[in-house]
Amino acid sequence: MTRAGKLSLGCIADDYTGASDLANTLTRAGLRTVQTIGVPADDLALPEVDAVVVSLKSRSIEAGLAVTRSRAAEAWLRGRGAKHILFKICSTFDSTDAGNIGPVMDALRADSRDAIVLVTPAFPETGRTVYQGNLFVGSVPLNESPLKDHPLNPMHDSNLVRVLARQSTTKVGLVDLATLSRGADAVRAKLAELTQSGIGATIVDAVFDRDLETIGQVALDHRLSVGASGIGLGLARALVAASKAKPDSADAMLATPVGGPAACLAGSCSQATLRQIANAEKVMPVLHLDPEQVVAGKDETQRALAWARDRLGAGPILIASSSTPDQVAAVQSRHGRDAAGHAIEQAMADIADGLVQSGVHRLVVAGGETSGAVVDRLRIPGFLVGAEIAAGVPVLRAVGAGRGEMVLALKSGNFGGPEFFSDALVLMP
Ligand SMILES: Nc1ncnc2c1ncn2[C@@H]1O[C@H](COP(=O)(O)OP(=O)(O)O)[C@@H](O)[C@H]1O
Ligand SMILES: O=C(O)[C@@H](O)C(=O)COP(=O)(O)O
Repeated sequence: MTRAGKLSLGCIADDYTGASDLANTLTRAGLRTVQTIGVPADDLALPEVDAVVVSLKSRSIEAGLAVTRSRAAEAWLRGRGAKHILFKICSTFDSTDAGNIGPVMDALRADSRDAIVLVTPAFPETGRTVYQGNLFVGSVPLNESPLKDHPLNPMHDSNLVRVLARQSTTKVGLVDLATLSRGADAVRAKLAELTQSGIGATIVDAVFDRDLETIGQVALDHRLSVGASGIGLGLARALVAASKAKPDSADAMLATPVGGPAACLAGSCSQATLRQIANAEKVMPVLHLDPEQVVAGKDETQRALAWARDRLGAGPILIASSSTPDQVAAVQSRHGRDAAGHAIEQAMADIADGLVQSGVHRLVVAGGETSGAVVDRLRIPGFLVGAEIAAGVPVLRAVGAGRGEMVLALKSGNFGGPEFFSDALVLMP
């Protein structure tokens, strides 16, 4: 599968948008990368690659199930020769006190027999930095950012040493920026000190890409690391520098137009997505689903598909369930958080299925869980990474799908500029 027949890097991502974000970062850093949906079937034809990102939908499921699925992905990646595995989590550390970052990290650490695991969600390109163990989103601490209102995992503590300690069975330490700025050997010495005091995982500060390069170098001494695309960048640069992988560029086939009608679906309720939807209203027809009707199992899906079919011939359309935090809270208080989220995700998957049956082969999806539901329903086994639409969001070309050529963009709720939907469609001819 790879030049030497072995993977340089194996990755397990806890959601699909996060996986495509990481696959994008690895590709831009020079690693030939493929994103698979779940653990690949034996007969899935994959091109020669340096890195595989196995996408799971394990961020918001029961912790024990997240562990089982992550370990299955780990076994597959190790079986393909991956010496190092990155467990890709969200750059905003999306989780609850029940998990799933801690439990999955603990299980993978036990399998890898690493004494200590480096953990950092820093991704400076998208404004995620970590200082003294505190995660900042842009200029504000995590608990003051829009993530405090996330529908599934509201984040109320920006101190990641505390957050991870509540989820993990091991003690959690900190490698601070001052240590990091003294270079890889200073970090190694600090890790030895932490290990001596019985600490099995450590948050690592990072503010600039150069910090991530240092982290990447040191992480390669170990078999496991945990973090977002930033640590992926550090690992990829360290691998390329060590010549375990040669810089490579995207395949020309990725630029071949697919054509036909295009559609966008939004299930993210993030501030960024709400703004992007408002801007899309100026350039394409937008249908706002009624979440109450969706959860009540009414004919909202059929209404949406009929609306879309009347318009697809004239240009792109957008269908959104997204609402403001107050409206989300109202729906959740009536139906429960998980039931509401699940019903809306399934409605989005039904709509995606109907759209593809109506000839849509260019599809933009906003929201991690939403993207997971859609991609599962479309039974797409994997993606190659194409052009970058915005930081963390590439154009994806479906591989091995039974429904013909298809391009998608899976946008993390928080990512993308104000005109994201039109920006994406320009790059998805
Ligand atoms: N109007 C709404 N009310 C309540 N929940 C909603 C609404 N619209 C979407 N959701 C749910 O909110 C969650 C959004 O999560 P996700 O798709 O991962 O977005 P993000 O990338 O912003 O985290 C999903 O479970 C989705 O079904
Ligand atoms: O690391 C990130 O921020 C993203 O890659 C990511 O995981 C986003 O998750 P969603 O916001 O649920 O799409």
